[in-house]
Amino acid sequence: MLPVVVVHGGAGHIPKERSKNSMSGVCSATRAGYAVLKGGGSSMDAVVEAVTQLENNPSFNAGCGSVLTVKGDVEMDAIVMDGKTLGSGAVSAVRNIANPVQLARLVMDKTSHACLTAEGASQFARSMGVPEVPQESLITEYARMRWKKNLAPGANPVECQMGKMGTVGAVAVDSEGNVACATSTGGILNKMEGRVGDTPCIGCGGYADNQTGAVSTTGHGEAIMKVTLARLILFHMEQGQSVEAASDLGLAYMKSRVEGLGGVVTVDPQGNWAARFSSLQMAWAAAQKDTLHYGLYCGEHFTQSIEDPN
Ligand SMILES: COC(=O)C[C@H](N)C(=O)O
Repeated sequence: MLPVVVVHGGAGHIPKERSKNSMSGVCSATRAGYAVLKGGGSSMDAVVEAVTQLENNPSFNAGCGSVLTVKGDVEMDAIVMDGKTLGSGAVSAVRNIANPVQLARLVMDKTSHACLTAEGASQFARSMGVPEVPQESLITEYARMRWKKNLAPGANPVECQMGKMGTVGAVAVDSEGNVACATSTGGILNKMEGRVGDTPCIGCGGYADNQTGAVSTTGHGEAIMKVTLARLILFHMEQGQSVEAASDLGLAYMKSRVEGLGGVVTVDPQGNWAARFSSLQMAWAAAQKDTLHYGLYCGEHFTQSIEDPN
């Protein structure tokens, strides 16, 4: 059953013309994460590699391709967590870096803190030699178009909150049975400056514990925070639920209790995994036993050999 990696490219509604890129993006990030695991890398190395690839891919709302704040800027959130030690690192509202997930890992590895925010996170990045990138290099035409559209009077607030978003995340179990998670996002469209979502909050955007499993979440951040979705799912697993049932229970609770939609990828230390969502779509992929699994709509589950790039 081991190793395994499961990746998501955000819960929401993915327009038809963008769905192909989203699917190929999550599939290649999954392959990259799986290659790390097969090469003897840790689950932490694998999730950071997969999420880095998706941050670099302009089709997703993370790194390059992030949605814009109401002022037209990019402010990003990310988290990593290591199930062996319960060590975690996060950054929130960070600007001008290409790979927030790598900075989150540096927070975990090089500081005694769990989360650094805004200018403090940037200062830390500088001190670690992380290159600063111009904001323009993180902004796509598509992100700017949607920003403008959503500033217009009468813009659909649903699209604003839970629309075509593509937060990214991954969970993995390595051959030693260690679990890890990573999640990265530009947040929600036209958010207030300084808004911090669920992603960098431990137990919300992700959680990993070798005694239970690991979860990475996506969806409406304010709803996810109200129910601490990642930790809620692991609680259900502690109560004996399977990865799939626990994921569905957490998502159903968030929907009924706070009308929140979202999606998750979940693993347990034995290598059981699930990709579940209450939104219309979520691009996801998983790799296990040299097989690639993937899907986009509810109930979809395609498989192919991991070797086959098509
Ligand atoms: C699909 O959208 C997201 O996942 C956004 C992210 N959870 C946030 O609220 O910051």
